[in-house]
Amino acid sequence: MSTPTSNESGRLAAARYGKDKIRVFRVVREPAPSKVHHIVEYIVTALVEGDFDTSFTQADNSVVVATDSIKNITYYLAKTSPHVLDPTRFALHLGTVLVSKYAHLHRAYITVQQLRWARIDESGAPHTHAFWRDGDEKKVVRAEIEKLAAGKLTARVAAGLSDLLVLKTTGSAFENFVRDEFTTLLEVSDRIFSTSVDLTYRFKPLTINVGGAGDGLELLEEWVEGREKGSAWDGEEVAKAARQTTLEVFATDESASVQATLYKMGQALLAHHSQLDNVSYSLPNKHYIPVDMRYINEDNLTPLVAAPRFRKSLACTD
Ligand SMILES: O=c1[nH]c(=O)c2[nH]c(=O)[nH]c2[nH]1
Repeated sequence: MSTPTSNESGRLAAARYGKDKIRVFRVVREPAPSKVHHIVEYIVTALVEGDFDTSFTQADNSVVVATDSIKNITYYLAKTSPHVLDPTRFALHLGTVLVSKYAHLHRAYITVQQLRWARIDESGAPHTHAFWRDGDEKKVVRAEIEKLAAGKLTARVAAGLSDLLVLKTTGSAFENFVRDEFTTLLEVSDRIFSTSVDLTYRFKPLTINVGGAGDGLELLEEWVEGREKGSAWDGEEVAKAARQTTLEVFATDESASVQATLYKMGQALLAHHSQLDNVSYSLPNKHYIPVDMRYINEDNLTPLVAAPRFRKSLACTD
C-alpha cells in the first residue's frame, strides 16, 4: 500500500507506504493454577514516512523496508510485546519500533482494529479458554509516532469504535424541519431511532524525551508511564468509558434529531475526559418506518402521529 502524491510540476510531493490488513491473533496463557487464556484479534495497518522518495522517483529499492518485513515486525511484536493485549499500547509499540530501528524512517501511522471476543459463560462463570464473537463492533486505535530531534518522539493517538449498532423504541422525534415541494417525510413526535455508531476521539499530543535509541520498548514504557502518572490517561479505560457514555446518552436523550443527540454525545465525552481534544461521531439513521394500515382501518401510526404539523400533512395527502 503506498500513497505518493505529486504537485502541479510533476514532482513527488509526499509519500507513505506500508502494509494493510495484517491479521493478528494472540493467545496469552496464564500458568497453572488459573490456566486462564486471554486473546486479542487485530487487523493492523502499518504505514511509514521517511527518506525514501528515491524509491518512487528513481526506482531505488535500497531505501525500502519491504512491506513484507513490516508485516513480519508486526507478527514479531504480537508474539513478544508485553503490550499486545492493549491495542493502544500495541500500536504505540509497533510505531516506536519502526521509527527507532530504521534511521531513515521518521513517522509511523499505525491503525489497530480490534474484533470483539467475549468469554463464554459456563454456569455463571467466565470460561477460561472458550469465546464467542460478540457482534460486529470494533475498537479502533490510530497512532502516529513522529521522530523529532534525537531522543524525542511525538505520539498522537486517536481512538474510538465503529459499527456499534443501537436502537431505541421511543424518546426520539423529528419535527419542524424544512417543508417545501421536495418534502415527503412526515413529522413525527415519537419514532424508533436506530443507528450504527462510529466514534473517534483524539488525545492531546504528547512529546517525550528519550535517552537512547533501543528498539522502542523503553521509549514506550516511558511514554505509557508519563501518560498515566498524574492523569487519568489509559486507552482501555477511556475506551470503556467512551462506549458507556455513548450508550447512556443514546438511551436517555429525548432526541429532537440525530444531529442534536450526536452533539450531546460529543459534549458528554469532552466533559468527562479532559485529555481529549477532539471528538467526532458518525450516526447514520437506520430507518424503521411504520406501515400505514389506514386502508384496512388499522391504526399503526398512533402514538407516532401526535404533532399538529404531522396531522396537517396527513390531511394534505388524504
Ligand atoms: O434526525 C434526523 N435528522 C435528519 O436530518 C433527518 N433527515 C431525515 O430524512 N430523517 C432525519 N432524522
